[in-house]
Amino acid sequence: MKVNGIPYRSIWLDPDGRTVRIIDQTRLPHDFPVVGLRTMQEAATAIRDMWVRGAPLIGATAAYGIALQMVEDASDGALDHACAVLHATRPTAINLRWALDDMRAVLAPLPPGERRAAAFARAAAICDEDVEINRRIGEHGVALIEAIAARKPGPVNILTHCNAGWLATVDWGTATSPIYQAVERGIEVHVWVDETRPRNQGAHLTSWEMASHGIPHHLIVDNAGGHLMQHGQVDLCIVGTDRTTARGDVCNKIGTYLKALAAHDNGVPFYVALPSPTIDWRVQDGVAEIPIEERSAEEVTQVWGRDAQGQVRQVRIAPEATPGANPAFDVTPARLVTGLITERGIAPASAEGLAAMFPEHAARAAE
Ligand SMILES: CSC[C@H]1O[C@H](OP(=O)(O)O)[C@H](O)[C@@H]1O
Repeated sequence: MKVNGIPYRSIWLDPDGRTVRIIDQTRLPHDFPVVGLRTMQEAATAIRDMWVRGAPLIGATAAYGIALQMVEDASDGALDHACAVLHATRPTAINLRWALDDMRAVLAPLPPGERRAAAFARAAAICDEDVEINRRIGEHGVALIEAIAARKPGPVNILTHCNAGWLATVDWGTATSPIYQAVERGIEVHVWVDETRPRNQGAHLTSWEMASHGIPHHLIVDNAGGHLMQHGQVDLCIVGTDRTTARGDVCNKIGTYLKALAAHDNGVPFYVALPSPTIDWRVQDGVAEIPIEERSAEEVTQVWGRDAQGQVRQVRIAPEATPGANPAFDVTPARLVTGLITERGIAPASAEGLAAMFPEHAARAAE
């Protein structure tokens, strides 16, 4: 997407052919720092410490992390070690495992001397594929917004949770792609942006995306969505996902499940933007089988912000003696999901719906 008229992706290879450029998202919205990753360990740190985040972008960064390893040591042992280190960074987004498996499948058969070039080529291809997948998700999702716009005056009010924007992917975003494409088509939209405690990806990132693209929006506390739905102020919910099971259970940022319950109770359509690499065909029951990342209590007991002097600081909001609990994701059962917006079209949130949309994947999973 464009930032101040300049086209950006959230990750790219520097012209030097060995430095991977990312935007350090922990500094948004106050700064827009582009930083360079030059080693596998730096890529692992960027994922673990959430300089980059979002399932597709985590996968893309891991792919480039493998490529950076191949610059330094392209041996079988180094490849295995890099996959293990990168896989251990964050447990929930399935794109991480998918990307590492993809890179290993390409590189393992090659002699070490050919692995560096092949790794950077495959990482770049993974990025290009993500951009095209998300563009198509937008094309399919915009029809939902158009249909609502056709039957009501004023803007289509869309609620989203966390950041499933272009910053969470290589470009376009998943949940935001239909929104961006609706705006490109001249459809009037307004976005309710859940702040998304505790790391406030909505406040820091989605608000920044909406503001930088001139899209009308309001930042709301996570607990306001149900009230807005009760009062007819939400026409549609679109969220992202970090892992969706073969039967359509959706793992996403903590709080998504509660939003889905409120939407179900108020008859508000609840859609999930789902790129196919985010489907885990190996699991059915999301609540029972998806590992939920437990992040530090400090993320709950403290918050980041910019003070009156312009200094970005972390301040404590709870007593020193108060411990925190910080599950970073939850699982929305398929029964609460109106539909899954994939790059091939909108699928029912069911095993049958996903198998019909992706028969080759379902068949491979059944083998
Ligand atoms: C398009 S994936 C976006 C997804 O990732 C976010 O999690 P995190 O910021 O912790 O990586 C959140 O669950 C978003 O919906």
